[in-house]
Amino acid sequence: MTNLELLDWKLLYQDLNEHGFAKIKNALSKEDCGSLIEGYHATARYRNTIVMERYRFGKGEYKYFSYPLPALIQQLRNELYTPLATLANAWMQHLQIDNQYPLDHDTFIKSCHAVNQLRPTPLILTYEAGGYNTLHQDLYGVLYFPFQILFVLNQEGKDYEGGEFVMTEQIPRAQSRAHVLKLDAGDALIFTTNFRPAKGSKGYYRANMKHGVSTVTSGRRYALGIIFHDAQ
Ligand SMILES: O=C(O)CCC(=O)C(=O)O
Ligand SMILES: [Fe+2]
Repeated sequence: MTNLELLDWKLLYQDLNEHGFAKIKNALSKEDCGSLIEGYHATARYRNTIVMERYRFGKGEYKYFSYPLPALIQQLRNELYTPLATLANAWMQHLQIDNQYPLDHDTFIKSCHAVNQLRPTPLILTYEAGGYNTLHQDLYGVLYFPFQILFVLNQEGKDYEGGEFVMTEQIPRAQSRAHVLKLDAGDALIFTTNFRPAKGSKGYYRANMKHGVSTVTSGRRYALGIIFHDAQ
């Protein structure tokens, strides 16, 4: 990440509280995006390749990085965790959920390992024309962190068309609301993995959120996902 320490967390917290997601412009440099894309075919980096159609997850392919993670990904996962854990703890309090996250990622990962969630979850995804990702959540076990981050690695309108990031928010006793997010190459989106606390007349309630990607209509789209918990 170019300027991690310069992030305006006050503003990011505000967006996350209000919407359940927050955009970071130019989170990754062009060079970092380029080398992540170039590394897509370096098979030794990855523990597993998923052809999405096989599981009816959509149409496209993704690969999970193995441990040890590439330095950049390890750094992003470590450094972005702490400010998000602070917000996660506030959310748990609002929702009266008896759960507090440790403020450093190493301790959190140790607690994942203690419940047999051992496998790293950062992943790189690609979709060609006709590809898409159905609405889902990335929980991977009983222990999950309530935020994750997506980095779009190439440019909509130039490298591909379509392929918008979509989030839905399920409002109790109502229809779902959709958010369509335009992200440029290098931009990141922090979003809730499961639900956000929404304010109702009797305090906070859980608004369940899912995410996915609309159909890529031409070209090829690449993205990097950072999930903070490990998988079973
Ligand atoms: O390709 C995308 O933008 C969606 C990735 C995704 O589902 C994730 O990062 O969890
Ligand atoms: Fe996902």
